[in-house]
Amino acid sequence: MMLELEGVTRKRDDKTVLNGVNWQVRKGEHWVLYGLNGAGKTSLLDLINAYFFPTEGKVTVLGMEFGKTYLAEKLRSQIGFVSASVQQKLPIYDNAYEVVLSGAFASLGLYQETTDEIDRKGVEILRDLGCLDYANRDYHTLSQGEKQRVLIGRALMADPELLILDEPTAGLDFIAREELLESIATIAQKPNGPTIIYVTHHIEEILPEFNKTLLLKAGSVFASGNTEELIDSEQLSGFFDMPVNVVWSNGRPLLSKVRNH
Ligand SMILES: Nc1ncnc2c1ncn2[C@@H]1O[C@H](COP(=O)(O)OP(=O)(O)OP(=O)(O)O)[C@@H](O)[C@H]1O
Repeated sequence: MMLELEGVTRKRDDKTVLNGVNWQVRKGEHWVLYGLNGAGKTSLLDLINAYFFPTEGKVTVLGMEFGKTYLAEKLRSQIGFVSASVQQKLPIYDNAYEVVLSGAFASLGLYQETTDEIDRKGVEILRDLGCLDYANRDYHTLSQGEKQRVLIGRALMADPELLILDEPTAGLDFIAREELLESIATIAQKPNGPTIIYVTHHIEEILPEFNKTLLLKAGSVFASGNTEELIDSEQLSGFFDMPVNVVWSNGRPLLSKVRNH
């Protein structure tokens, strides 16, 4: 089991931001975590990354239970995490290659000597992700799409069992988004690759590789299960409290609001 949440509630001040969340993620599954603004996605990721304790319930990540064998540093070194907050914390003078290599040490910046093996692996990852052309460019000079690729490369350096991608397509144009999704699909298809949790606001980013979906609504699990059974017009109309239409095309769902006139 990659991840197990049992009756997880988190309160902040008087507000319940997560309420009785149950979620099991097994090896070989790839999940979409979908929710509207304020649904609690970030709060859920913070719990998984051991930045917070749950107010109630049990969180077990990669076999480590919160408060027991739970070593936050050790745990985080085994989770690949790509998010805007990671991006903001990178030292601006590192080039793309150095950003990728820093993932081998789970550090935000490259402060240690690398081995030949680490260097080779870094080049291989950059090549797989199509980043070789700009490997020597300063990270902060890259386009948003290039930056996201490099961050994914950084996350892959540590051979994580769990790869969490938090809105990786934010700020990307259609082509850059589709190219990035294609790279993510390739990672998802690798037999020994990481289990992916893909966090998004956009239904149309759900790839055929993301076989499981969790719909989070106002801190509670609205529904979770097999993506193709879950993502349909009826279920999502209930989720949004608004009539919507879902059409599947090329293995991907497209969402639109039903007009009542
Ligand atoms: N520091 C805080 N103190 C009090 N409430 C907070 C705090 N941080 C977040 N919240 C509240 O918790 C709820 C869940 O927020 P969270 O950021 O987890 O949602 P989200 O699904 O990630 O939203 P978004 O898609 O907009 O990033 C929101 O109602 C938010 O206002």
